[in-house]
Amino acid sequence: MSHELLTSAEMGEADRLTIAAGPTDGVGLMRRAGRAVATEVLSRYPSAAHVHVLCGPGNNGGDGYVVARILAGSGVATTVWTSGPPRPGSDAAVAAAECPIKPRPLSDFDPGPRSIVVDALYGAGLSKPLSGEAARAVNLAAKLHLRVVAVDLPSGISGDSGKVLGTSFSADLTVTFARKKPGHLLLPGRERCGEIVLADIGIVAEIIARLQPRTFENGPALWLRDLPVPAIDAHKYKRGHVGVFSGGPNATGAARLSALAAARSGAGAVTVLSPGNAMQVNAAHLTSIMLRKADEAADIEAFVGERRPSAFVLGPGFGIGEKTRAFALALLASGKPAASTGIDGLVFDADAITSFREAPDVLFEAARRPDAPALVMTPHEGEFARLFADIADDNVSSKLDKARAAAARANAVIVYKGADTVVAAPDGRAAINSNGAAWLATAGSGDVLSGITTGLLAQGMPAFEAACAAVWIHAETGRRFGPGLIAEDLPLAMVPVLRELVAAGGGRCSTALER
Ligand SMILES: NC(=O)C1=CN([C@@H]2O[C@H](COP(=O)(O)OP(=O)(O)OC[C@H]3O[C@@H](n4cnc5c(N)ncnc54)[C@H](O)[C@@H]3O)[C@@H](O)[C@H]2O)[C@@H](O)CC1
Ligand SMILES: [K+]
Repeated sequence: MSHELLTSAEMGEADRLTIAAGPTDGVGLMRRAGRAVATEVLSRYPSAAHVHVLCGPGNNGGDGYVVARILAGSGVATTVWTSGPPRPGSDAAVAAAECPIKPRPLSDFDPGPRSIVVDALYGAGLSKPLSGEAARAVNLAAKLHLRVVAVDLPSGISGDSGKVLGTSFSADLTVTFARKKPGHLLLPGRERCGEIVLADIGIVAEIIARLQPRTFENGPALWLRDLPVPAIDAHKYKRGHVGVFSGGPNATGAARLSALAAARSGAGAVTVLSPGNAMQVNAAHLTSIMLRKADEAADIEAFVGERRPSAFVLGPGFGIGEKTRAFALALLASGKPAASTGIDGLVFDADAITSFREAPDVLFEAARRPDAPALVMTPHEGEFARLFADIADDNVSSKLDKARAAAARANAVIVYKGADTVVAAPDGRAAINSNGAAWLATAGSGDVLSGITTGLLAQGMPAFEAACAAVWIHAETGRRFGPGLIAEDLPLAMVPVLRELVAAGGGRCSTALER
């Protein structure tokens, strides 16, 4: 499984464990890393006039000396520019000694047009903002529009957070080793990496497993086995029943988008719960989706008792205020006390999140009660800041850190949306999504995401996996659809994506859901 992401500290530990296990030593790993980069350079730029290898003082620079040695040995005109010699006795010093090219000082860096830059200044060990001669090299490469191949990470990008420290190279290609790092997927790092190639340098899966990584690149490998498929004896209520709350007569569309998405994601039955004054509007637009009046929290209780729904979505188009808070708290109090009636999962989005901006602790306390249903919240950046103001304001933490902290505080799976959506669970697991596309930035797209998540929850998929699957399916659908996408397209356009996932081995039968 290569969907794990490693922090700099975990990567260092993987390195240490691999060397300890033998027979490869540190220089051996470095030679493999450098060879992987050189192979990419040679295959992609066979007619490069000149390659400039920029080597820093640490092991990233060590990889660079290996690249330069192999390129020169292959007949490529190669210059090495260094920001400082490697520490004597280090692996990088060995690699530098093996390189036949005499390095020139980086302060003299003077590349010609159409040459290639191999950026081996700083990688996992980046410890301060790029400045001086390194920043000058970044500017020169950008000004001359040079192709840049980054070793491990573009120098200036933090592998743990994806943040730019000072300035950074914008690479066309980044070759990294063993596993990707969070900074390859979090913005702005992802944009600066260009294409990412993952090279095997002999750090085996057993070593990675010993680290028990808690961060993943979102993809089917993470949740396919849990994706619900109907059992042979399925009937509609066995496939999960979703309740979707509608807003008033002028704000019903969002709930219908969620409802349709929940149905398409496999829930056997979906009911829109509508204020009395919006019943006619909703009735005029619903066919297979059921409709029921819900004006007060007591109506929820009656619905749960009579119809045994398994999951609800509250928020899309619902409005902000006291009624939203009352409904949210009533839903959080509707979990299963034992094996009796009660709901399994909740998704709070949009107005359900914003309604608690003045009193987030009330929400968190209700979500922390032992009987509370599993809760997924799907804030975009603005909504996140309303509920978790102090976490959002922390300029040092990464988006990954923030989503994790929020999930722990709220006892909820947090889907922190954006172009680099992070899904975090209260137990510390987190996934970064990387298959999104800007086509998804369209009104109602988030309502569809909430609906897919709720549909999967209703079929018994665990909350973290359901949220990850929904985010990935939603993004994949938008990416494939491309130009012209509007939210109404998404529920139907996701069908081919779902078909492929089921054909690829998804997952768990929803028979267990007999209610
Ligand atoms: N850990 C592993 O498993 C492997 C690591 N390898 C390479 O080793 C790299 C990590 O090596 P290091 O830990 O030595 O770290 P780096 O080589 O990234 O940088 C560390 C050195 O750079 C200096 N430095 C950091 N940021 C600076 C800045 N902004 N301005 C000036 N100086 C700065 C530090 O003081 C230190 O001397 C990886 O990125 C990868 O390229 C590979 O050789 C293969 C195996
Ligand atoms: K680098």
